[in-house]
Amino acid sequence: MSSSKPLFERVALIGIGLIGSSLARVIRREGLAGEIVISTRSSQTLDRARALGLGDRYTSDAADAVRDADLIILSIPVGAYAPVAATISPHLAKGAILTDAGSTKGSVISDVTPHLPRHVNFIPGHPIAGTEQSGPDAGFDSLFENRWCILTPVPGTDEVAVKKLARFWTACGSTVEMMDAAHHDRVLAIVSHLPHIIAYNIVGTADDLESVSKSEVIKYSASGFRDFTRLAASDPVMWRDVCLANRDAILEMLGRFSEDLAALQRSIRWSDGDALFDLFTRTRAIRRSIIEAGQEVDAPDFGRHPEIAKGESAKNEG
Ligand SMILES: NC(=O)C1=CN([C@@H]2O[C@H](COP(=O)(O)OP(=O)(O)OC[C@H]3O[C@@H](n4cnc5c(N)ncnc54)[C@H](O)[C@@H]3O)[C@@H](O)[C@H]2O)C=CC1
Ligand SMILES: O=C(O)C(=O)Cc1ccc(O)cc1
Repeated sequence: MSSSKPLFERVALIGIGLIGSSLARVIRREGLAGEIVISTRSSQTLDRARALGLGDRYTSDAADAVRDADLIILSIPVGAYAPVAATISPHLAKGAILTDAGSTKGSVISDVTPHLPRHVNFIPGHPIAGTEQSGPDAGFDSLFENRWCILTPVPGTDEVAVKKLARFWTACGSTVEMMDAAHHDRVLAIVSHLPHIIAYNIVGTADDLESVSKSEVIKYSASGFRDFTRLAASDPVMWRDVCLANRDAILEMLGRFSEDLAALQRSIRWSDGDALFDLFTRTRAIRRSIIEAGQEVDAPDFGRHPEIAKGESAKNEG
């Protein structure tokens, strides 16, 4: 914890699940805020946040939480942004930075902007860091370490505010990248949204099979299938909202995916071993470039909870 003046005087965290509680923990550890105010819709979650000592003040009234805050971070499902923005907007302080952690960015901009007064700096953000867990107990202070955080400010946003928010994410351990919201949504559709949708689908298909029993699926699941079940265990509300909010980009990528799957299916039907070999060689190279770029690819993927990762590596070791 640094002894210098905190970057922000009062940070209001709206939503205190995996992302909000990880932010609370790293903000506290790094001394990034004079005061942490926590607000969430459910009183049970708020009680849990209090019991965990995540903040300095707790309220179920989001309007009350944002009053006099110089940084407000929304860490709630993207489908909930519009009503929350309408509730907090009249109470936002002049010059405050309003940001978020949502997995989609175009929808967030269109849902929040109409409610905002001109004196607020709205800078959408997305930490590319998470796990399949949710709730305040699931968070941890190293979640954002060595991860990307994408900011998608709209043209004309105050540069000083953008730089201050970038410093905040850097202090949380992330590397900040700027991107246009529409581009963000297409990139994330293929690297994050589709993998989750495919995982939900394959696990659903396995669950629906009549010729293979549920207990066989559980008993014989190889590590590939297990990886899918981890993703398919992600929060249903969050992913329902992502699918609805990033509909166009997801449908575009699903279209491409289905075409390529049909081609793969044809290669198998016609026993075209060369086509299979060529595709599998090309995709193997992608994983190798991820490793060469210094990004983690094995567990703990996407900053899996340290305790879970520890348990899994112990299991893997024997
Ligand atoms: N889980 C992940 O791996 C990642 C999630 N995100 C994004 O971060 C945001 C938060 O996700 P998590 O922390 O994982 O979710 P979570 O489910 O762990 O926590 C969500 C929080 O939002 C509150 N909330 C739910 N509905 C609400 C509503 N209608 N109004 C007000 N508050 C409400 C809940 O009480 C809870 O405090 C989402 O937008 C998600 O897309 C971004 C990166 C990674
Ligand atoms: O748990 C995983 O593998 C993830 O993919 C985590 C994740 C989920 C949603 C995001 O917007 C960013 C990261």
